[in-house]
Amino acid sequence: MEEDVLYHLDLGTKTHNLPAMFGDVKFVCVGGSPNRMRAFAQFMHKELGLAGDGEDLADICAGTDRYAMYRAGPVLSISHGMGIPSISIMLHELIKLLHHAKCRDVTIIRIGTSGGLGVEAGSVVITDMAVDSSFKPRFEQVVLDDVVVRSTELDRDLAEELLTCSKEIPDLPTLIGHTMCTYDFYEGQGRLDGALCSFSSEKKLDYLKRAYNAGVRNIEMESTAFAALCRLCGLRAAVVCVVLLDRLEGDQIRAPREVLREFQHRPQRLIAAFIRKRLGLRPPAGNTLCPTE
Ligand SMILES: O=P(O)(O)O[C@H]1O[C@H](CO)[C@@H](O)[C@H]1O
Ligand SMILES: O=c1cc[nH]c(=O)[nH]1
Repeated sequence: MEEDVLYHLDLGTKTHNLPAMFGDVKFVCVGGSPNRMRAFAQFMHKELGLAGDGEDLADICAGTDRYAMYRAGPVLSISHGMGIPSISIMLHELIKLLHHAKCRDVTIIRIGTSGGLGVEAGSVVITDMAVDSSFKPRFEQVVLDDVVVRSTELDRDLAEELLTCSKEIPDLPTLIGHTMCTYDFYEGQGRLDGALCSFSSEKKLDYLKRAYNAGVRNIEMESTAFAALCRLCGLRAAVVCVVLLDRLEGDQIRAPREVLREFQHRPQRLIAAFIRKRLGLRPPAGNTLCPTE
C-alpha cells in the first residue's frame, strides 16, 4: 500500500515517522485496561532507570479512545479492551506498526487477569497453551464464509524463561498451565451469577473440573486469538495472567479493590524482572511499590 492508515491507533505511514517513533522497540506488553497499561509503562520507566519520574507519559494513541499506548524505553505498553474482537483489531494494527517501523526481535507479552481453576487467588499463570472452550489448542477465525482453524501454541522457551525469572521474585506464586479462552465472562466461563442462568451448579462444576483435568489452570478472554495471530506473524509471544479467584470455589470476584490492585501488579513485576534481565539491568533500589492502578 502506498499509505497505511492504522485507524484504531490513530497512526499511519504518511502521518507519522513510524521507524523513528518505534524502530527500537523490543518488548510489547498488552493488557485489557488503559489505566493498567499506563501504570505498567510508568512502572517500567522507573524499573529501567529512565530519566524523569515517568508520571507524565503521553498516550501515543491520544487521538482515539479505542486503545491507549505508552512507551518506556524499548517497552511499548498497549491496552486491548475485552475479548477477541477487540484484541484482534489492535493486534492487526500493532503488528503492521512493528512491520512499518522495521522492528526486529520483538517479544510480545499479554499481562492480564483471569479466573483460576484449582489455583489460589493471587497466583500467576504462565500459559503454555491457549485452548478454546472445548480444551483444544485452536482458534477458529471466520474468513469470508469459511471457518479457518489456527494453532494457538505459544513459545515454550519463553514460558520457561519467565517461570525461571519468577523463582527469583519473593511472594510471587507462579505456575505454567493451559489457559482457556472464552467469548464471554458469564455463561461462556460457566458462571451462574450473570443475567442468565441456563445450567445447573452440578453441570457447571462438572465442566470446570473437566477443564482442570485437561490441564486448564486459568480462564480469560483473549489468549487464543493473541497466540494464533502472533504465531502466524512470527512474534515470540507469552501470556501471563494473575488469578483473581478460584472458579472451583465461586463466581463472584469479592476481593477488595486494594487486594485486586496488588494482584494486577504481580504479572507486571514478573515482566519487569524479565525485561531487566534480558537487558542486563539490575533492579533500581526500593522499586517494589504498587503503582496507582
Ligand atoms: O485483565 P484483562 O487483560 O482485561 O483480561 C481479562 O479480564 C477481562 C474480563 O474481566 C477479560 O478481558 C479477560 O481476558
Ligand atoms: O474469572 C475471570 C476473571 C478475570 N477475567 C476473566 O476472564 N475471568
